[in-house]
Amino acid sequence: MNVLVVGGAGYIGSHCVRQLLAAGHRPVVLDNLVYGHRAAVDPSIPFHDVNLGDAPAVERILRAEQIDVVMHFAAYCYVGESVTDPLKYYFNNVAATLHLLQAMLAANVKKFVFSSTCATFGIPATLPIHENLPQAPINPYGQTKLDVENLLKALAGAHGLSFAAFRYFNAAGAAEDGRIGEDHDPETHLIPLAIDVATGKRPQLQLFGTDYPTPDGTCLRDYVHVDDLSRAHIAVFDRLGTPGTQLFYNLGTGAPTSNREVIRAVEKVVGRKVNVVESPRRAGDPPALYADSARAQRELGWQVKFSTIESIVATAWKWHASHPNGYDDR
Ligand SMILES: O=c1ccn([C@@H]2O[C@H](COP(=O)(O)OP(=O)(O)O[C@H]3O[C@H](CO)[C@@H](O)[C@H](O)[C@H]3O)[C@@H](O)[C@H]2O)c(=O)[nH]1
Repeated sequence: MNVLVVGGAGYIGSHCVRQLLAAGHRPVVLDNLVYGHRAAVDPSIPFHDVNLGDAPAVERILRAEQIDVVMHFAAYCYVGESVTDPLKYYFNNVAATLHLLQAMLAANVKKFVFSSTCATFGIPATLPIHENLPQAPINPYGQTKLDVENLLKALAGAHGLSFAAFRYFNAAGAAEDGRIGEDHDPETHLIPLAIDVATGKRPQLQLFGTDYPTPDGTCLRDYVHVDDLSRAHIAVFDRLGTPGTQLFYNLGTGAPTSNREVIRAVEKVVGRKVNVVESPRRAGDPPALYADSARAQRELGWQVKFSTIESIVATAWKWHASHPNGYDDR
């Protein structure tokens, strides 16, 4: 398949590009490099540095590259920032997506794979989180993703768009060969920050909240390897053939891992202590989020290769050890 990977130079998108190649597809990247890194994409892959707001340009690319399916990874993803600057999130995560979908319909490309999030569920009534739980986001980030999910349903009915929306839990880790990895600016995620503290690049890790109603008092999350996520995106192609198909999948390993367990895994993998400062809760953090991914397993044959936090952290460490300054180290 010819696959347009929007946001293909970003963290998850760049890993998906490599998985597409490995599976025999032809990825084409569209990325305006606001968050993406040009070095995350092999120079042999067609690359279009274009803004989604330029729908005519996107339409031209869809036609010229004879695209069969579009994967859309390009979005802002900081929960806290979405609370303080909602317009930024609605412009990028919703408005830009409208332009992309408009260009797709104009070019008669009607297969779409969308990066959604467990943040669309808000604080879940029950755990683990399966697809049929009510979606009630508690921040603008989650709301923008849910708004797009709802738009996709309308487009499936109105125009026969076939789509899959994947609700990621905590994407983590890096390519097994250590060539590409996670490089956010600013970095706010637990695993890369803990690695930076272990190596001495940062002085301390603030552990947000130790009084949660969880076994060790810290938040529980579901860390899923970025390559495992990517494989689900490719496995779904076979199910997008019928016009108007609507698919939703929660993607996680299903294993709740506490923040303290993550820190211990980093200490074990890196072989150094992480200097932890116990701190107040971070606003907007639900106590526990972990997935029921039975639907993806059943329908897509999706099995995670990385089922333990140590195995995921080990891949992240391989990337960080060889790229202490991220893509600036090239
Ligand atoms: O310096 C830090 C950073 C994080 N944490 C904690 O570590 C856990 C995981 O935090 P983080 O790595 O920031 O991930 P989440 O907040 O769980 O966010 C994930 O899930 C969100 C949806 O809920 C997505 O939007 C994010 O992109 C995705 O990383 C949380 O309990 C944080 O409070 C700390 O204690 N100290």
